[in-house]
Amino acid sequence: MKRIALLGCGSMGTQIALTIDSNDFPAVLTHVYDASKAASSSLVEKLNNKPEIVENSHLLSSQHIDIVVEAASQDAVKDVALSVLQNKKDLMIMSVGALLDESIYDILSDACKDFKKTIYLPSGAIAGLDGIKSVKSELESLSITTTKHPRSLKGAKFFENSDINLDKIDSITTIFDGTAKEAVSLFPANINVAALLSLTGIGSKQTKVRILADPNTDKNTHHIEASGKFGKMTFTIENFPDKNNPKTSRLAILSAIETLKKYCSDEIQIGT
Ligand SMILES: NC(=O)C1=CN([C@@H]2O[C@H](COP(=O)(O)OP(=O)(O)OC[C@H]3O[C@@H](n4cnc5c(N)ncnc54)[C@H](OP(=O)(O)O)[C@@H]3O)[C@@H](O)[C@H]2O)C=CC1
Ligand SMILES: O=C([O-])CC(=O)C(=O)O
Repeated sequence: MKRIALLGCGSMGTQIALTIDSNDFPAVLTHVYDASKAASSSLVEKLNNKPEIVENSHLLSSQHIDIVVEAASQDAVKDVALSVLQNKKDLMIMSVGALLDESIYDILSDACKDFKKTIYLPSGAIAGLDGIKSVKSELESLSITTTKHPRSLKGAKFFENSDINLDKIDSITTIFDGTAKEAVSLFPANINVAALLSLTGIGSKQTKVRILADPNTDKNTHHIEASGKFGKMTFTIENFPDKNNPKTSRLAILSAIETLKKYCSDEIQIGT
């Protein structure tokens, strides 16, 4: 039975916790933390097996647990990831954009080796990473075009220095066209999937990102194109947004749960 600590009790964290609580796989949620005390208390109230709420994020990995599951923010990853590994615990990261900072990536990669622990990055809101991983050495171009409703893009850092008024958009509009490196820092809660693609493929400066706002869509759509000596791959994933957080797709939550299930279960493993 794996012992799990949860960092982030928002939309994704809540659904991960409810699944663990349903005894769907051999795991127990023992400790939780969220910057919002109200979010952690509200989550614990919903659970039959009540985890302890710790006083700060660093207290999660000092407990008797196997893995810390991060579903909070890129800042949370930057703050705690190294100490989780130093405390000899595994780590699952959903706010993957944090790893596009090369110094953070290198420090965490070395720490995994030094402390013999693993960082898990679920495929999140996209599909096709297995194929891209296999053709990595022959990949020449990689791009993702993400289309979301304007309300799903609200609050992104990008708009602090932009004249675009999301409330006034009445037809499909290109909001951003650039590299994955720029995209994850300007849209930290919207385009972690571009970080996953970058880390799997040809890096964050070569991976191209377009973000479109479409006032007539009810989906978060990710269209991925990869080409090179191997041929060409395209993937289009039309996700329904989570009902509590329109930035986050339902698939991202299911992917986190599936990765955790795989971590906790001794079963036949399918796929790359
Ligand atoms: N890899 C992928 O494919 C995907 C990744 N994501 C990412 O997963 C993460 C979770 O998503 P979701 O649950 O929908 O987001 P929510 O905003 O619903 O929940 C995040 C929770 O974490 C809290 N939080 C933020 N920063 C910290 C911190 N430093 N320490 C402790 N708690 C913190 C927030 O509190 P407060 O509200 O007070 O800030 C909030 O309660 C996000 O970073 C999101 O961008 C989402 C979709 C796809
Ligand atoms: O859930 C999605 O569709 C994508 C997302 O928010 C992210 O990658 O951060």
